Amino acid sequence: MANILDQIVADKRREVRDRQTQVSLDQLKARIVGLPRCRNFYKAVTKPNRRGLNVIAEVKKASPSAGLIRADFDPVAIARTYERCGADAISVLTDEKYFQGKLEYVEQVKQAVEVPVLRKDFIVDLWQVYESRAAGADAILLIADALPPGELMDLMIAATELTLTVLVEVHQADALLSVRSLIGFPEHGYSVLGINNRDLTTMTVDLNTTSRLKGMLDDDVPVVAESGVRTRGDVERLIGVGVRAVLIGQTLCEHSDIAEKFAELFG
Ligand SMILES: O=P(O)(O)OC[C@@H](O)[C@@H](O)c1c[nH]c2ccccc12
Repeated sequence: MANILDQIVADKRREVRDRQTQVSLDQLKARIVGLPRCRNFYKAVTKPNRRGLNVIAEVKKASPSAGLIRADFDPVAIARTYERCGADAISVLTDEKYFQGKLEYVEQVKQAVEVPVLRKDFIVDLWQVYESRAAGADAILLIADALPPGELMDLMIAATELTLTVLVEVHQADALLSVRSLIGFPEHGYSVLGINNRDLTTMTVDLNTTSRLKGMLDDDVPVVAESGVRTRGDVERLIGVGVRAVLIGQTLCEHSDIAEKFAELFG
C-alpha cells in the first residue's frame, strides 16, 4: 500500500496537471517579468542570531497528523504577529487538500510583512516553481523523498535562476548523502538543508533525527531543523546541536496567544 507521502505526491501531480490547463507556463513566465528580486531567505535563516538560532514561523491551519490546528485562522494576522515577535522568516503552507492552505496566503502574507516568505507545498513540477515566484514567494521547499535526484536538481536550478532560495528537505541518511553536495552558496545558488524530524511516510516525530543527521555533515552546512518542536527545552537542544534555524508551526498556531507562546519558546 502506498504511504501518505506517495499518496500526497500522486494527488499533487494530478492537481498540477489540472491547474496547468487553466494557466500555462508561458503565462506564469510573463507574470514574473520585472518582479523585484526575492527577499534573501538564505541570509535571513543562516545569519548569526543572539537567540542562538533563527526562527522560521509557519502559518498552518491543519495537518494530516493533527487535524484542524486553528479554527479562527487568519493568515495575515498570524504572520504579522510572528514578525512582531521577531521571526526571521515566515513559512506559508499552500497545500489545500491535506493542510487547508491556499496559494493566495503567500501573496497576502508577502504584502503584510517585510521578512522573507517560504512557500510550503509539495513541489514536483517546474510549473509550480514559476507559480511560487509569481505568487511572491522568496523560497520554496523541495522534499528529497518526493523527487528522483535528477528532477530535484532540475527544480533547484530553475529556482536559482528565479533568485528563490531552496530549502531541501531530508529525513533519512541516504537522502542526505545524495543531496548534501548541492547545499550552500554560491556554487548552486542559495540553498539550505532542512532536516525533518517528522517521517512523512508515517507522520511520526523524533526530535533526535536532527542531531543524528547533522552529525553526518560538515559544520558549515546550513541546517534548518523542522517539525515537532514543542518546548523551550526542545529549542535549547537544537541550539546545542548547532542548527542555524528552526521551522515551527503547530505549537505556535494551536496556542490561543501566539505571541505569548513565541516568547516562551524563543524569548
Ligand atoms: O508544525 P510543526 O510540527 O512545528 O512542523 C512545521 C513544519 O516543519 C512542517 O509543517 C513540515 C515540514 N516539512 C513539511 C513538508 C510538507 C508539509 C509540512 C511540512
